[in-house]
Amino acid sequence: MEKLMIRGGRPLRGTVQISGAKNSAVALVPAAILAESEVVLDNLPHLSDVAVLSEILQDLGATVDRQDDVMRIDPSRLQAKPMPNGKVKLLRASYYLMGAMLGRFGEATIGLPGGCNFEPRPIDQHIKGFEALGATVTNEHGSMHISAKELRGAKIYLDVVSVGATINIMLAASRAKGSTIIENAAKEPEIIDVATLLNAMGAKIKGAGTETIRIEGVDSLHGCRHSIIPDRIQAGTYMIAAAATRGDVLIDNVIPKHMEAMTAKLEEMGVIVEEMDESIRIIGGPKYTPVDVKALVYPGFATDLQSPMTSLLTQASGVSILTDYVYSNRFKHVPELARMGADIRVEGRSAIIEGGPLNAAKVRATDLRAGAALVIAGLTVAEGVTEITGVEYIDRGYDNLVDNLRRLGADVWRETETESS
Ligand SMILES: CC(=O)N[C@H]1[C@@H](OP(=O)(O)OP(=O)(O)OC[C@H]2O[C@@H](n3ccc(=O)[nH]c3=O)[C@H](O)[C@@H]2O)O[C@H](CO)[C@@H](O)[C@@H]1O
Ligand SMILES: C=C(OP(=O)(O)O)C(=O)O
Repeated sequence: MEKLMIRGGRPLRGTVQISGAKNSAVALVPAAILAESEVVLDNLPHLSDVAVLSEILQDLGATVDRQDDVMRIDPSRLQAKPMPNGKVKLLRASYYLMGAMLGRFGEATIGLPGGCNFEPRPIDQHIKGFEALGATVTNEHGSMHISAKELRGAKIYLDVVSVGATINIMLAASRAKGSTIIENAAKEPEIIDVATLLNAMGAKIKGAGTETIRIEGVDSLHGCRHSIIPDRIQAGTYMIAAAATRGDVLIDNVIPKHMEAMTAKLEEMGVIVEEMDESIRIIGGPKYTPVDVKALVYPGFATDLQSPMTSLLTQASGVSILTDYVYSNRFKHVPELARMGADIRVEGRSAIIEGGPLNAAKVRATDLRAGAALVIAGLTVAEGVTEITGVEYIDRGYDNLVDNLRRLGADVWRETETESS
């Protein structure tokens, strides 16, 4: 295991390139198995989640070849084998293999998904969707068996707006007989990205990105080439890091429209944000106004940026309130930030943050974005070295983080974690 070491206090300066989006990539790789010929994905991020999915696909009989940021997936020889807990448990998005295998073979046997466990993450809406399409779902010894003699289109109203359920239903419904309507669908850009890939494969999906998605099932899907959208969460994390270190950073390969909620909050705090066609420049200032942030479904402020934002709000002069309306208890970063001297109180689904300087400490990333929050906090600390363990969580979502930060002038490195550290 490795740990991240940060000697902070240096403003970040320069340009950072944002990779393809994790939350798209982890859906697009499973989606590729619905095709009967080769799917080529461009702008694929280098992330452990993507590597695990590619291994699972190979275990199932697909041929997968990766060169830099291009992945070629030939699923023509894929088999309907059970997917046991081991690899499936390493990430959340393995749940997309449920919808994709159901669409391709009419059945899936798969362990329960893992991923960041900041709080219980039910998948009842995914199951409700599969059942509405005519599948039977059983759960035995921690493994789900989902099967359908024939998938039939249905009208499905999601009780909660869920990214995962929306995508999973789209995957299965693409191969159902007749039409499916998903009401109260999630609108995240990654959903549009998945619909774009599926449509390029021959699916008939309309309305992705709105709350009503219509899917006309087709008999078969074919290979295609698709370029993954930029990672808005990674972009937002660098925007926050630039502001927190009072730096000047050009964040390149972003879709500024996807960053609107983030941009608005930074501007409200007094950060200068300049938007170009495919890049955003962040110029930090000496003093920041405290703000209230509400994490909501898209196009609201992303819950995945809530933890990193907490670290920035410790740099504001006064009290900020950050409320997460997506996950009520996503605050595992708070006790770790407290070790670094942060004054944060959690009340219900809100964190109340009193701005003030942080100090170096030994802290632990307990999930991906908690890890990002600790990195940002470490970058702001003027004296001493911050040590962050749990780097494997951070590697789930940040392509090339250490090199990117070093190129921006940060003093960051990885060390092997020993028993005593
Ligand atoms: C791989 C991926 O894309 N992960 C993202 C996805 O996760 P994920 O798709 O798991 O998150 P959802 O959008 O499904 O969850 C949103 C809310 O709905 C609840 N819920 C969800 C499904 C369900 O069947 N029942 C239910 O009650 C969840 O507990 C949560 O409170 O969206 C989250 C919310 O933007 C992000 O934090 C994750 O980074
Ligand atoms: C929670 C996240 O990921 P996952 O859903 O893959 O665990 C995240 O990206 O912040």
